[in-house]
Amino acid sequence: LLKWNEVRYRKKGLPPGTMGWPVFGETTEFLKQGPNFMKNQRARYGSFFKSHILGCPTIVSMDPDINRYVLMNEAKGLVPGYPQSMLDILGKCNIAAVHGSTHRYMRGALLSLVSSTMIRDQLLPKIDHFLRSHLSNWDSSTIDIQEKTKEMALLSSLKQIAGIESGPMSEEFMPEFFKLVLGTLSLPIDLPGTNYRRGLQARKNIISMLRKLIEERKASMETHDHRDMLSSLMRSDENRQKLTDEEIIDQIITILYSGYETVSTTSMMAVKYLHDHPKVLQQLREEHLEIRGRKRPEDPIEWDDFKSMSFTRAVIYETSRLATIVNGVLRKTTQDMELNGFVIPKGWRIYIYTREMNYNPYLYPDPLVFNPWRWLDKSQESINNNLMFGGGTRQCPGKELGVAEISTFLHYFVIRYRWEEVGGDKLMKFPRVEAPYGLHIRVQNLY
Ligand code: HEM
Repeated sequence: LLKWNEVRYRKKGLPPGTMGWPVFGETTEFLKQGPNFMKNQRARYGSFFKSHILGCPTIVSMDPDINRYVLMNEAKGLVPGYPQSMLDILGKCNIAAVHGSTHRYMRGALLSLVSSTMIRDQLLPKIDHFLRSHLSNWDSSTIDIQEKTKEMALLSSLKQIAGIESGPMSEEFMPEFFKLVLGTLSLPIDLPGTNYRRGLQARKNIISMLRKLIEERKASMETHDHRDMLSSLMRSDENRQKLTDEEIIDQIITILYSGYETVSTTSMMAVKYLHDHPKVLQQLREEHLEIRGRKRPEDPIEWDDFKSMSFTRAVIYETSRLATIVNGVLRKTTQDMELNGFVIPKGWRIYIYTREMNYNPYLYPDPLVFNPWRWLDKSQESINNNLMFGGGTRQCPGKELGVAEISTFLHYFVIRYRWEEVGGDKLMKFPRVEAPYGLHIRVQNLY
């Protein structure tokens, strides 16, 4: 079977590589060996090879020039290639599901919500207000920091989107959202009891909650001057086409989904690395105590404070690099096309696998060492090979917002608490960074 499968794919013009078993391909090896599978294939076939993983024939690219080309050339037929379950559950107006001019205007609407001015004037005050209370009362207790950072990412987004405070609405929303996330990561099998079916149901429930919210908002817009993402999405202005209710709902789900695991996992891993590197923690704490020293205890973190957190920013980038929060991004071809001298058939996935780049010793000397100081030279952030936030026409629009959230979290966490790990928790790095049974820490007030 293996041989037959190789022969089947032995078309002229395809890159080197192996295709594994019919139907299953090399998914088992990929999931079992993880990063080593990629390393081995790269050693045998170079930085551009074919495989069959996660249900699709796939070209894996670790070549910086090709990666840049693919990310910059969506118009030539290199569109997002995320799994069907993700597209079904996130909705057809979701940003990953739309291309061309629709993508441009959905992205434009989103960018105006998370611009620097918006972060400064509207979002940072909300993030600050939320985190102050979220991080209170952790003293003298053992907490699961994974759970806390997940709640934080979701609840802080709900507050920014529609001013929703922790309470009955968010409590109703949270379990549905968690089911939605699980559904997007499952096989698209629509049978009772599957995560996919649960995810679809959760989407329906979330839509009806958001619809209700939109109706209430429509009724109160005349009399109230709401200042949040929802009211900006509902307003039309001369530069921007008005979004339909359906587009607004999918846009909200996009914001919640994209900022959820990325922000929560980076925050959790920052806590982990800070615990393991006391010198880094000390310098980070000094940065935050200095900022607090300039303010009264009740003063919120403001834009200038955030901008002055250069070491914090370096810690966040280093955490993102070393933990590899995002392994790569997926595209698919909409037609047969030539790439790097090979012919890639229509419908194949292109996996821009960025993990290896994060550990490249030429880019990051001593790549396995947690060394935030390497990011203090700001030009490091913008080097072309750095794809931690993607690149090209779909580069992460929420990057600054994400960094602002994590920075504010770290501010209150390190000035209020010292902590130690309970120990014994398992931490997985692949295929996703997660602590399967939680990451437990004992927290104590610093003063
Ligand atoms: C540490 C935090 C974050 C990381 C590491 C991260 C990473 C990424 C990456 C790698 C991509 C590229 C995906 C691709 O090319 O297919 C991306 C896209 C995206 N991110 Fe983020 N992200 C973060 C935070 C956020 C936040 C807070 C938001 C909320 C607004 C957000 C919204 C988005 C959206 C909407 C896209 C798709 C853009 C498009 O298709 O045009 N991200 N992000």
